[in-house]
Amino acid sequence: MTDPVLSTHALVARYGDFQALYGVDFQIAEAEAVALIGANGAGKSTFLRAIMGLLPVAPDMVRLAGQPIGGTPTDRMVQKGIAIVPEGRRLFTGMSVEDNLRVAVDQAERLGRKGGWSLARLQQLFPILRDKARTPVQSLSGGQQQMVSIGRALLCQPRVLLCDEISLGLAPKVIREIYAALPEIRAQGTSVVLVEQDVGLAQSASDRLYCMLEGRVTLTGASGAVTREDIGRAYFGGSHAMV
Ligand SMILES: Nc1ncnc2c1ncn2[C@@H]1O[C@H](COP(=O)(O)OP(=O)(O)OP(=O)(O)O)[C@@H](O)[C@H]1O
Repeated sequence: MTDPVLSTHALVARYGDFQALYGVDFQIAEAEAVALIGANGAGKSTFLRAIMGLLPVAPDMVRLAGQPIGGTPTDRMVQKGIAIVPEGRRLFTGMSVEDNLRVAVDQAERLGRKGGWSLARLQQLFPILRDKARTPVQSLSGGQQQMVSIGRALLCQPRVLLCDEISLGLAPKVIREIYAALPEIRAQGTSVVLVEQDVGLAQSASDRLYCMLEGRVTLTGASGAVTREDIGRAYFGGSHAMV
């Protein structure tokens, strides 16, 4: 693998007395897509939150292009080139699609981030963002809202895009539409971390995957090379196989 753009090193994270991550080592290269799978409560969202500076972690535990950035406030993470599509989307309700996106344009300008994503380019990627530009986001379907959320993150011109369960609750057709955007995002040089509950989807959409169980990485490998049995064991622990 080429030098990682983002890496974690013995990353630990706690919620008060509860330890949620136990020394996670992770790497992603430029333009790579890496999936993070694991059962509910395995620590996937916590891992993304810890990277984003939403939980206290030591500087050396998260590195961007080799530079320690762990624990940097979230706004500064965005400034450095890490953006998140959060679980639940967290759009600004009461505002139109375009106004939601403009908030991200303004944020990127304020933070001095430059890159290839513009409103026009996003509207090509997801035409619904043009067709519904004036529509309040709360009137959109879940899939359309997810496109706004992804668009908002891309307008921050990220080097690394963290996606937290972007397929959750969506119809298969919409999921396909959203995942079909990944090659273009990666063609921009952006690395994509996909937290994904759907193991088959995670495997097909990524170059490599990590499986987590109870705050630890239990499997890592090329997505096309790991077997269902490998994943079953890593997912549940012990000798379970996926059926
Ligand atoms: N705010 C919090 N306070 C205390 N414990 C938390 C908090 N958020 C998560 N946890 C705990 O941390 C562990 C990891 O949760 P996390 O949400 O990261 O898992 P996950 O793999 O993303 O699962 P899911 O798919 O359900 O989101 C779980 O045991 C969870 O109960």
